[in-house]
Order: sequence, then structure tokens, then C-alpha cells
Amino acid sequence: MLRDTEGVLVVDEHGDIKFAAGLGTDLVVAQALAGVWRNRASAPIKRLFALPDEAYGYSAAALVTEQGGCFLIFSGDADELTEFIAAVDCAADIFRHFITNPYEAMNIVDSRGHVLYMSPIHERSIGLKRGGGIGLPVRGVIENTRLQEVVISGKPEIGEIHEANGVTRIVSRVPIFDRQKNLVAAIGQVMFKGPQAIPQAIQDISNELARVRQERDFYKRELSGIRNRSHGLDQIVGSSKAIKILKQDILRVAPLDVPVLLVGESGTGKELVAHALHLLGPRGDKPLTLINAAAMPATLVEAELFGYEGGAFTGADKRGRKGKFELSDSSSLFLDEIGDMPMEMQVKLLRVLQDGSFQRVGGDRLMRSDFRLISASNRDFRKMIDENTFRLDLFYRISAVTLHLPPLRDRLEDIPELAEAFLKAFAERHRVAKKSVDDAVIRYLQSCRWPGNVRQLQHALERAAIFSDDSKLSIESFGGLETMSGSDPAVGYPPLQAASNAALSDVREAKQRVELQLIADAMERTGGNKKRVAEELGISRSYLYKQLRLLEGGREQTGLRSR
Ligand SMILES: Nc1ncnc2c1ncn2[C@@H]1O[C@H](COP(=O)(O)OP(=O)(O)OP(=O)(O)O)[C@@H](O)[C@H]1O
Repeated sequence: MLRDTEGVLVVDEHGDIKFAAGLGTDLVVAQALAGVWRNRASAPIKRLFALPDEAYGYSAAALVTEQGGCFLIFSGDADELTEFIAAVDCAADIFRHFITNPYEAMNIVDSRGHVLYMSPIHERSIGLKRGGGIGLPVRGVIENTRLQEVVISGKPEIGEIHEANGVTRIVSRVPIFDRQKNLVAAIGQVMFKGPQAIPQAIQDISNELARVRQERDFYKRELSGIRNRSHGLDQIVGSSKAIKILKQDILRVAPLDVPVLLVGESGTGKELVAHALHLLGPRGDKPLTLINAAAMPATLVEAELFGYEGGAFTGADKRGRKGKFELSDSSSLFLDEIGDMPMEMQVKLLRVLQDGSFQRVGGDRLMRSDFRLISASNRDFRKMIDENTFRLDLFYRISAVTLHLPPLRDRLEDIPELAEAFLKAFAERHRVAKKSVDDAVIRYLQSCRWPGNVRQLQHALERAAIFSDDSKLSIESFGGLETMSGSDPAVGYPPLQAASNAALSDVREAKQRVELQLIADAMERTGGNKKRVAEELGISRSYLYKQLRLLEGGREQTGLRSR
């Protein structure tokens, strides 16, 4: 049955109408076609053509014989197709090119996924005779095709790799919609350009990919090397026996993936060691999560660790937030100052460590996280356990391995190396010339108490580097540090208001004793070379003479050693 947009007109050799149906019975259309037929000697009739202006919007396919012509007429409502046919004389040749293109096959399926058309090149390539697949479900004709999916989903698949019969080709599968937006067909376009050329192109891409992957792995290794350098063992400065043992322990423990407790005074490098343990461990490629239990109010520790659901408490983020346990899943969690954790939190932490599950604050979902716990504290666990401020069972859980970090006073021999490293890092960070310290300053630093350990040493050196105008730091540039033998009045620090005169004079006396001792040592070492002594100690020569006079006159009263 013809639709009202289609028609047939058959004429004899004189142009008389022999049969008309549908649009063929339209007077305007029929007259226009009769004119085309009459002029055929001067304007040969094309297979596909647009009707002349008086029948604008109609096209026809013609079958011409000596006895007459048959026209299949269709209305294009002047859409792109009609315009194309009207504008392009060789429209039919172009269509033919597309459906027989030897470089790019075209397969068409109907809305049921049955083959409507297959390019000859494709038929040949799979050993079908001409038209052999027509009417069959495409799945049974073309191996690994997805045209039957595309004709259902309506989603194009462009530039996909298609493997069939041992050959790899690039395909695009495009759904076709009619003008009412109904999904009516799907077209598969298969790149056939020289059966060898495409696999070669794919081979080239795959070689390129392999090369890029290799490069990526190389840079990954480099990056992890840099990371190790910035947070790994190289970052832990020192060659003392204590540090060597610590580094060996880190190397031994890191790969074991067990909980580690780091015990040591403040500033001994516990965080530094935690980074090294994580980076050298099996989870080192993931970011380390850090939390300081002492740095936040007890009320917040829970939300920080467990996270919370939206609206769990006043001021909470509406969307809720992940806690540190969730964030450290498959990585490591550094829980600093664990000794300061409130008792009720210790119970909750223990539960997480026992079975790895927890709930967000305000939530009822049971969540799981698999993390490696590295904890640290400068507290005395034995005392806390005795006083019932730290749970024994939690202590056992967190301390599968305990590493003790030595205080700086027990490894004074590391001070030259540490000083060098900190001054170098300071200079690099601030892009200034590196300042140096000589032996006398080192000896002075080794005589200091360092209750704040390496952190305090680092700060003292940096402060001295900032305030000293000379490239060589002098003892004075350290502004007075507590020494083993007593306190040193802080040069550049305001005097303590509360200190009594007696205490102040004690401090002054102690300072003088240390200073004179250093001068005496330097005099002995340099064979009395006052210029060198002044240089080494970073003091003026006139000041040195003044001190030497004191030294000569006061050996007995001050009880200085004479070597
Ligand atoms: N052996 C070391 N080599 C180089 N730098 C160190 C060393 N030990 C500590 N530091 C530096 O000292 C500072 C303090 O170290 P860190 O924060 O690791 O100490 P901590 O023991 O965790 O201190 P706290 O207990 O106060 O948190 C950091 O700047 C760190 O880089």
C-alpha cells in the first residue's frame, strides 16, 4: 500500500500515462514528469532526480526503457535528502559509492537486527555470496557484531575495535532514526582500507602505548624514589649507632604491614619515621593519612576518626564527611600522640582495630576499613597503664612492634650532620647562600641540653641563620641556649621578670663559665693563635682579650679545667 508521500507513474514511449497510483495521480506531479519524459533527448533522465520547480519537494527514481518509463515518486518535504538529490547531479553515484565503498564497508540492519544490506567487500571478506546474509539475524552473519544492541539502545559506538575471523578492524555503529524519531535501523561502518593497513595502524598505536606505559612506569619509579628521598630513610639524618639501628629496624619492619608504635620524646623524628615506614611498606603508593589526637578537642576526635553522616550534629557538613579511618582504607594511618586519646575513644579505637568495622557518627551503616596503624606518643605507657589512663588491651593492639627513638642528647655525634643538613635545606628553601658552623660552634651545640630534641636544634639553627649577618654562624648567633651544665641567659631574649637577682647572677656565671671553657679549649687547640680563636668562636678580638684576661685571673675561682 502506498503512503500519501509516495507514488508510481508509468508512461509509454510517447509520454502517455499507462498507470498511476498515489502521488502519480497528482496532476502537478504527473505533468512535471511528462515534461521530463518529453525532454529526455536533450536532458537524459537520471536514475534519481528532483522534479522541476512546479513540483518542488518531490523526487523520483526512474527506470527508463525504449518502450516507456517507470517513475517511483516520493515526497521529501524539501528535507536534506531532496535538497541533496536536487543539488547533486550524481546523487545516485554517491549513494552507490557509499554502499559499495571498498575501503569502508556498510552493513545495515532493520529494527529487529536482521540484515538489510551488506557491502560486497564485507560479504567477500567473510566468504558470503552476494546477498547471502540478507534477512538473517546479523548476529549469525557477522562475528562479534553489536549492531543488534545498537538498534535497541540507540547509542552510537564510534571508532571501536572489532575482532572477527582473526582480523582486527575499526568499526562505528550508528543508530538510524526516521523523521518521527523512531529507531528504524542501524548502520555498521567497517574500515577496510587494505586489510593489512588497519592492523598495522593498530600495531603502531599499541607499540606507542607500550612505550608510553614504559615511560610512565619509569617516572613512577623516579617519583617514588623522590618521595622516598623526601620522606624515606634518606631524610633521617644521622650516623650514630642509635640511628643506624633505627634505620635497620625501619627496613625490617616496614614491609611486614603490622601496627607499629613509635615511642620517643617530642621532636625526635617520630613523624619522619612514620612516613618512612609507610613509604617503604606495601601500601606506600597510597597517601598516608595523619591525625594528631592531642591537637583537637575530645569531642571532635570521634568525628575526625569515624567521619559523620549529614546533619549528625550542629555545624556538621550537610553532606557528611569521611573520617580518617575511611580515608586511610588500603593505606596507612599515622595516629600521633595516641597517649593523649580520651578513654572513651580508646574503647572505640580498639573495636575498629579488632574487626576493622565502625560506624560514622550519626550513621547506622557498618563500614569497613583496612589500614595499617602507625601510632606515636612521647608519653610513658607503663605509667599510663598503671594509672588506668591507657588501656592495656589497646596498648597490645597498637604495639605489635615498638620502635624507640633516641633523644638527641644520646647521640650528640649526629649534631654536625644534622646542622649541615638543616643549614643546607634552609638555604635551598629560601634561595640564600648556605651558612656554616665551625667546630667550636658544633662543640657548643653539643654542650646544649636540647629538651626539644632535633626539632629544637633545627629551629635554633634556622633562627641563627636568619639573624646572623656572617656566613659563619657564631656561638652568639644562637642567642643563648640551655647547656648541659646550666642555663645560658638568652642573648636577644627579654630577661625573665620573675627571676630573682640571685638566679640571674647564677645564669650569668654559668654562661661565663661555658664561654671561658670554650675559649680555653680553642686556645689550646690553636696553640694560642688568638686570631683563629676569635674567628672560630665568632667573637671580636677585643672581646677575646677581655675574656682572656678574665681567664688568666679567674682560673681558680671558676674552677675551669686546664688541659
Ligand atoms: N633524624 C632526623 N633527621 C632529620 N630531621 C629530623 C630528624 N629527626 C627529626 N627531624 C626533624 O625534626 C622535626 C621534628 O620531627 P618530628 O615531627 O618527626 O618529631 P616527633 O617526634 O613526631 O615530634 P612530636 O612528638 O613533637 O610530634 C621535623 O622537622 C623533622 O624533619
